[in-house]
Amino acid sequence: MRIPKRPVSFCLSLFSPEFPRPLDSRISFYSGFHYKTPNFSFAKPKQIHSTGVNQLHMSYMMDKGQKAVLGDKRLSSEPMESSDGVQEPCIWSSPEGGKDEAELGKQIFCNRSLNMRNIIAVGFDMDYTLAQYKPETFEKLAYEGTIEKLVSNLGYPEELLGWTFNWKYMVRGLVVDKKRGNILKMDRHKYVKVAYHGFRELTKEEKVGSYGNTLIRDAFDEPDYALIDTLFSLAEAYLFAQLVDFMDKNPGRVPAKVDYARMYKDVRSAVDMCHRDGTLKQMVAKDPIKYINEDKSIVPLLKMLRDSRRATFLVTNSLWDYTNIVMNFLCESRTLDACNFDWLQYFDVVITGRVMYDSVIDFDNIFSAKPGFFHEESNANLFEVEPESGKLINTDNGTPMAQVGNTSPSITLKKQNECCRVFQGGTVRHLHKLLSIESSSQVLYVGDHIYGDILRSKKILGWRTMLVVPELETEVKLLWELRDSRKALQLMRSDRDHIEDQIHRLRWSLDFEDLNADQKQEKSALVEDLELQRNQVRIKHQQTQRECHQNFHKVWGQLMKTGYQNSRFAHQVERFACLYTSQVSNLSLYSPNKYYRPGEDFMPHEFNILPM
Ligand SMILES: Nc1nc2c(ncn2[C@@H]2O[C@H](COP(=O)(O)O)[C@@H](O)[C@H]2O)c(=O)[nH]1
Ligand SMILES: [Mg+2]
Repeated sequence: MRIPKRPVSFCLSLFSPEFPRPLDSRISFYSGFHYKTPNFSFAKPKQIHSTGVNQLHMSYMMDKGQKAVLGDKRLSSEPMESSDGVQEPCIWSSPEGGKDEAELGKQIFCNRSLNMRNIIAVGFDMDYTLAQYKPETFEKLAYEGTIEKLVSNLGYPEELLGWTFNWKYMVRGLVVDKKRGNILKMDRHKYVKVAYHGFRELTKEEKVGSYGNTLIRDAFDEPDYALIDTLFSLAEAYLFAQLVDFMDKNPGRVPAKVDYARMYKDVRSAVDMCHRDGTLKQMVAKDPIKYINEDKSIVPLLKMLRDSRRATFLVTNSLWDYTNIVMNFLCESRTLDACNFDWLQYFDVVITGRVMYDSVIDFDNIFSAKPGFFHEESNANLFEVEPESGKLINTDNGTPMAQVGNTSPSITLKKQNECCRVFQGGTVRHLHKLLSIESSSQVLYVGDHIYGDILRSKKILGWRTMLVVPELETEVKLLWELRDSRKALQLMRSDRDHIEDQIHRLRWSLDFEDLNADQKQEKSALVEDLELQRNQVRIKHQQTQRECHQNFHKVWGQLMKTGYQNSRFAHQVERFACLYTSQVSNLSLYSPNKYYRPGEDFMPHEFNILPM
């Protein structure tokens, strides 16, 4: 249990021929770049202002009678918006000094101490980290593309084509029980607290029947379960729930021999194909603003890091052609026709996903660079990409050519002032060598995928990590607004526990003590009275807790809590992310030399002793 520092009272190329082909099969021994890059030398750091975020830690004084002033600038979680709705850059170390205080929803939260002075390279994931997709359009596209494939390729009925997608329904952190057709939310002990079969909520008995009584605790992992741990999975989870409902109500309408698990597999493979065959990427490439949020803070952030003498790198599972389009949009507001490579000036090294020709469903382990990229013992080859043509250097007639001394990287070090180099595949050893990184603890990597970006990089490698959780912005805002209800809930729980203790004592006395008839009658009456009180408090607590959760999400409640315990997702965030925040650009609200420190750890036995 950690309390914040201040007192808290609590593919193949995915493009069709109309797009430039990224990978040419010609051999190329190209060793330099023609495109013009602006001066690439490390600039002298700008003056760092001292009004940093040391002063920013919010104090959630819930029991000191301090009223929250939501109009108060410190508490506002509205993004800084310009008139056109685009978030404006806000740079801590800008000559203007940036904003004095990070708003609550934009703060960076710390699980594990991280002194930025020890970090010499900051890396970024691209999709859903630098590029925040708009789920209402992007995930809808994935949903519709998936249905189209289910109908045309896998024999599902045509009426699916008329279904609609509610992009707000599913949330991260849920678990799909593939065999039973259920979607689950569990707490950090993996107790299933919220469960739906399709869209029907399971009764308590059903929940206990399926998940409560097993002698061996279920791990709730693959292959029987699937984790909804990236925003990319929201559409498939929703479609799966719809199909479960559909199958229950229309037996015989789904293809023969298809059960829930098979249905999930079909959905997964159709989603996978949408990511590989251009269904999604071609549409994004044509009209990025429809699918990706513009973020004018990204370039200033990258500049700030580079000015502070950090190397910057990008490691994405997207292929080079798509990466170039997305990064052009994010950094230069350029679209397909006007794409160039100017954005590379903000990075020292870019590593994109590698092409796999096998069509295997478990995309995480097969086609991508990550998480395999983080395995030092992996011998995936690294190929340099020629940005203009997308051609791979070090290829033999298009066939990847094994590098000499496969087990140790044979690439040359990046020299200072040399422009950014683009690679495909490889492993973390290559990256370390390219950036002259001696210890993995000198790297901070920012990603959105707890499993693919954060868990592996931190656990296996020892990189320092920052998880981007866009949902956090609303979550902390609501936490603040609902602080009174949460305080009331705490009191109800403590009342309930107190009453129950009294009941137990009285019962013990009635059963084992030598009491006369009057005493027995008196104690029995007291027990009856207390039981009535306990039931009232219990019902009130349940109701209030449900209502409180529903403020966060009508179905699944608060992202980081299940009941009143940390959710499984929150538990993973706490264990694997050194830092977490709502948007990558929040980094620019803090000094690049900041020492992030977690709040003090608290054990339950300390709560009632230390004044808070
Ligand atoms: N083949 C599949 N690709 C997928 C799937 N879900 C996401 N993706 C792609 O992965 C990368 C993620 O990039 P990163 O920058 O976050 O590392 C992106 O290109 C997605 O399109 C999938 O199910 N199958
Ligand atoms: Mg990502």
